[in-house]
Amino acid sequence: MTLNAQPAASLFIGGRPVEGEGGALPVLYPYTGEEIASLREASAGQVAEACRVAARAQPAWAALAPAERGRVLSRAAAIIRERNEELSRLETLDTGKPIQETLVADWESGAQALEFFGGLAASITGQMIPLGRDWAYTRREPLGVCAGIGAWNYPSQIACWKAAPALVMGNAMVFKPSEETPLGALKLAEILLEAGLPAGIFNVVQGRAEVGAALATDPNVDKVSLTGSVPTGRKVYAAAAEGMRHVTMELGGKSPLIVFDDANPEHAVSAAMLANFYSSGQICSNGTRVFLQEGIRDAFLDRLAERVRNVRMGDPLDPATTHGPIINPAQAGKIRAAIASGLEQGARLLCGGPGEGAFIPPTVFTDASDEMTITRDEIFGPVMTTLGFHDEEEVITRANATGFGLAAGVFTQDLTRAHRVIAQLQAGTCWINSYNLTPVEMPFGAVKQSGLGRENSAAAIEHYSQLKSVYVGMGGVDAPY
Ligand SMILES: NC(=O)C1=CN([C@@H]2O[C@H](COP(=O)(O)OP(=O)(O)OC[C@H]3O[C@@H](n4cnc5c(N)ncnc54)[C@H](O)[C@@H]3O)[C@@H](O)[C@H]2O)C=CC1
Repeated sequence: MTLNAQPAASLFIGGRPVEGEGGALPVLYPYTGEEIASLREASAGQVAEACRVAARAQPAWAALAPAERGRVLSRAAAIIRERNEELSRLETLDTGKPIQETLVADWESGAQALEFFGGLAASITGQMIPLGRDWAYTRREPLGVCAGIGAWNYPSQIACWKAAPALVMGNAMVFKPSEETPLGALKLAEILLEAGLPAGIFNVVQGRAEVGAALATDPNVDKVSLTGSVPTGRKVYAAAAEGMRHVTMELGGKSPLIVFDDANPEHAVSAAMLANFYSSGQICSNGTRVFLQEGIRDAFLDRLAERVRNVRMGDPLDPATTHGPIINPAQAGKIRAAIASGLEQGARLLCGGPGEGAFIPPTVFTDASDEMTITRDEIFGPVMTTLGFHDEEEVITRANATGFGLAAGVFTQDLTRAHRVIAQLQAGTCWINSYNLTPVEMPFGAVKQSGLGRENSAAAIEHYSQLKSVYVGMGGVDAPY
């Protein structure tokens, strides 16, 4: 078995692979630390060139009938599904996530986005506004060149979630994947080209923060869509504002998952585990503050401790593995520091701990308080903080006592309570008796510091287009002079 994942070249500009002229960008397999590809960053000139190429190609793409653009996306979805196995393996090498996950959750989710927006293409219309003799209409027009900047946890899904609505609206895109996981976006560029996308409409540049910053401020860029942390979001939003660029910000979270006494305990435990340990906990919308009502608390924790023993930590390419390594040693170090701070501040470990090397086992804290760092800060690792509560009003106040506002979940059999509580939670994406499911049909996004704009569903179209209003005079023009 070879772990060589070297692409044809590091960048993809104007419909062809192009070697980067910037600094070295080694790609390491998180499981072993072995170098699986050796890339180069884009130089400043190459970032500008990619944006120029995109700007030149965009008008002809926008002039096509929407259904024609949609067909390209649908074809790309079909190609992804045909090659899912090979693409998922590459995703596992890039991210270290278990193959069991990447086979069902990564490229497949990307294919669903391409399929959904491809199908939506022909039904995106404007409005006709009757005004008596005269009338007006609106046209939904592309923005131009959209920059996409991705995080490392779902690299190919993020690339597809941004590309699909952008391209279907007739925009061009220059995408910069995370420097940790640069490989999937290059595959997407090849697949889109094979599906019939004109050269220059989807381009990939590689690099670290500096390359991202150059992209976000390039004069040819009209919109920036970022998936990343809140601190990066602040910088990119501010940089984009200077050029009055549109933005979508999908940022971090510290989301509450509230389990009431009457919840189905088995399902609540399943959801809490998925909401904290899937992808080794490296998911933005994770429900990392698990609020347990006093009556269910002990039973929930007992069952959780039992079921954590079923987690299979190990080789990501082994189909039986359910828990993979952390993306890199630096991130593992941050997670370990968070675990240490929890212990120092008086929380107790139900299970897990710092682990060894690239692996951090599923970790659950009890006896935590709202003030502890583990309860307040995003950890972005497999660390669940459980907190007790007594009544509904109290838990809503505590759940909302955070600057983040990405997601929230409620487990209860009481229908009226479920909807009453959800209505009061400050979060963009919520689940009742479920968690972390993000079907493309449902808008996904945040409130408060966790971001703005929406991905997925028809709502995403609004963030990749602008409205032109046209007043149509049907008679003469009356003037007082
Ligand atoms: N809301 C959402 O949909 C998601 C949010 N995230 C969040 O992402 C974070 C983890 O991902 P990371 O890759 O560590 O995030 P990060 O913020 O460090 O990096 C994200 C991307 O921004 C780029 N970047 C960094 N500084 C930049 C700058 N000044 N200008 C332009 N680009 C810049 C990076 O190179 C990378 O491609 C977590 O906070 C997580 O919650 C992750 C996945 C989904």
